[in-house]
Amino acid sequence: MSNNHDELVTSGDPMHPANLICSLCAKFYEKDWCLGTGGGISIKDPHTNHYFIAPSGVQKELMRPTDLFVVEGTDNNKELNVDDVTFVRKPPGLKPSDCTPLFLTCFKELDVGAVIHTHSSNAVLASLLYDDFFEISHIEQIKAMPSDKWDPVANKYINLLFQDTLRIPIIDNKNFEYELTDDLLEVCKKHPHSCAVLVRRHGIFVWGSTIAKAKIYNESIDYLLGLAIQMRQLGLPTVKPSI
Ligand SMILES: CSCCC(=O)C(=O)COP(=O)(O)O
Ligand SMILES: [Zn+2]
Repeated sequence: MSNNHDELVTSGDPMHPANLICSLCAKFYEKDWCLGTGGGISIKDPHTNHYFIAPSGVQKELMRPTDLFVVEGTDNNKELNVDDVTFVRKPPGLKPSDCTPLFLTCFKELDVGAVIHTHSSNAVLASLLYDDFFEISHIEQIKAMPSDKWDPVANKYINLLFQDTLRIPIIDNKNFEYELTDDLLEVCKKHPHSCAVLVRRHGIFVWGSTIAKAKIYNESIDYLLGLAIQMRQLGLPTVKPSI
């Protein structure tokens, strides 16, 4: 391809999706969230309806913006299936992330702006300590997490309160990422207000209406997962029993 639309991923703005994916992956590597090519981030540019996707099997912390794939969205995004989408940019010699069908499922079903995938050890360990849902309540950091409660005055969904319970669905891992699509889709349909899913023995997918929100949720969840693992080691319940 002679014109690979480099202009789609070339910007001096650090907040441009192509730059953010690279800078955040480098930061996430430092937290052991995307070691050895694992994990990734996908961001939608709401102005252009372009979806930025990392290549597969590369060291995510060393990616350059020009390594990124770009998918063109459609009006209602109903064609956001991996076999139907149009890649408006395909870097030569690279293939899109194996997580592409999962990223596109989140964008299509939930109309989110960004999806973060990590192999955080807290996520993997917590997925082994709980069955269908990870649950935690009565921890201050829960207040950074979204709820399903609509505030008609503020015209937005409010965050969880201290005494609320954060619940994150858990699905079982499979040999190939694309095989997780149906289970992820079921989670999206059954729990449309969830902002994450744990994949047992694999990691976590976290999403938000913007990359800033997805990042806040991902950091908060990782902290809460780590805390929960320690609480369980101490024999403490992670959901405070009501008296
Ligand atoms: C050792 S990483 C295995 C694949 C995976 O789980 C992942 O998150 C990265 O996949 P990609 O195709 O984006 O490299
Ligand atoms: Zn993964």
